[in-house]
Amino acid sequence: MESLEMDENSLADPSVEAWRALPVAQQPDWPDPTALRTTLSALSAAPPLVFGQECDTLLDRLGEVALGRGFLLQGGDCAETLDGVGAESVRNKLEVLLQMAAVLTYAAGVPVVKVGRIAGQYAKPRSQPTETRGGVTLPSYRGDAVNGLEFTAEARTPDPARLERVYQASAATLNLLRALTAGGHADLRRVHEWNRDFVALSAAGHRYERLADEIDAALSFIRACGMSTSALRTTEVFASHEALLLDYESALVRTDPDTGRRYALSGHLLWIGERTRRLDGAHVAFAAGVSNPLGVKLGPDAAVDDVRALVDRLDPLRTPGRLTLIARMGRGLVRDRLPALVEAVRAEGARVVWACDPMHGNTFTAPSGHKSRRFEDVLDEITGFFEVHRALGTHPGGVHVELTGEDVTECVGGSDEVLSDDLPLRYETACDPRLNRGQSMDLAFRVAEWFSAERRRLGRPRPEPALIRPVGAPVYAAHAASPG
Ligand SMILES: O=C[C@H](O)[C@H](O)COP(=O)(O)O
Ligand SMILES: C=C(OP(=O)(O)O)C(=O)O
Ligand SMILES: [Mn+2]
Repeated sequence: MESLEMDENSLADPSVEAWRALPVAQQPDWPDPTALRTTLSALSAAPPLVFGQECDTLLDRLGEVALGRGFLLQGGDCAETLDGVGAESVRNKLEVLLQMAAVLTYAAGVPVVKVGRIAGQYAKPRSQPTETRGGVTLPSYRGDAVNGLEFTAEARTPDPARLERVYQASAATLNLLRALTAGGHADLRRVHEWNRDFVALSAAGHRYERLADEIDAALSFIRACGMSTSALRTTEVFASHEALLLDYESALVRTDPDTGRRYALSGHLLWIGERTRRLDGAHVAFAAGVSNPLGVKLGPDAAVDDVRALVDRLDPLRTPGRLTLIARMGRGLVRDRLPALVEAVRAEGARVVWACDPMHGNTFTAPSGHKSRRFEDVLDEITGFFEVHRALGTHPGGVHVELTGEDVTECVGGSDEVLSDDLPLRYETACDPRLNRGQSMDLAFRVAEWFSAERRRLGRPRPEPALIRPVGAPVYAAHAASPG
């Protein structure tokens, strides 16, 4: 499809516009180019949604993760919806991220960098351009930024006015996130109380009582020592989404007046999807031209040479944390395919964050026709990811999950088991199936158990940052030979 040369801001810099000359996959066929032009022009003149310095802060945090001194938790909807921007739904998503992060921080003994798939995750790449039902063929749903989910010709026609609604919805979401995280709602003691409720009140929670007790004790210790409570009261949460619609992303590129650096200010971290990461394609060129921290999804067929070239293109200066490589191989392939990529990236001297997306390689269609994922498969892919890093002595830097704060029935399994027959009960996603609140907590506690088991294996009973070593310090390999 054609893309429109129109963003005055980014036109100033040819490297930001270079993508327009390249093949650009997964863009909508906007039926009315004039309407698109008008919308993009309004967005080019609008205030940015985030600030360059915030992107730099996230880059610093991810740099720590890349060096083995932190852990990334990235999660949220597969596809946000404009109707879903209620205070309650945003608060629920934030709460589940904070709850998971509290457990992981204790277990890993390092700061957990919290990044939502939120405040901008409105555009979807699709396997098929069209969908057919009962003999009627319409364009596929491509996210609320493009068209509507309803199966009517009207809803499925791409409408550029949606881009402005997405911008407004993202602004409202960010506003709420900032208020909730700075205003005391995210107080760690309160978050831990919610975790206690999960442990006490759900069948899934019971097995985690001991871990919750340990966290209780740690918090009591902090209180008893009279340590500053301000650090407990507030927290940082960053916003991320897939940089798919390049016209929209370009319209929100701004140059920092102090540093002259360009940022895509639709979100803090932007990632490139599995379907749009070709080296000579527009998405990679666009991302190369902005200073945000970047993610790239890597599926099971990612070639070692391509990953090397992606690193060269997107992280030429080898800045720790500039790149988060998100492996989504599937439980059956992660152990086989990931090692060569990790080794190649290490040999390149790049300090990337390696994250595991255990969702997108494990999707299946249930007998009822719903797209679903098995909790056990999700867990197994994460386990495989950790095993690979343990064997190589590299840092398993984080997890990237599709989740929601609601009690939906979209993924099957988990300790509070969702059965295949339950899927129609609350199947609410606009695109891919998400872990519900209980399954998300279950996952966080399972990862925490993995960290605890590692500590026992290494003979370190208490959490300590040294469990996780910088890339190149092969702590797991070094200890593998020791008894126990
Ligand atoms: O979220 C990701 C993709 O949009 C999704 O997995 C593609 O799904 P599809 O195969 O139904 O198009
Ligand atoms: C489209 C997605 O993933 P991938 O590019 O890995 O398929 C996604 O994260 O929703
Ligand atoms: Mn998805």
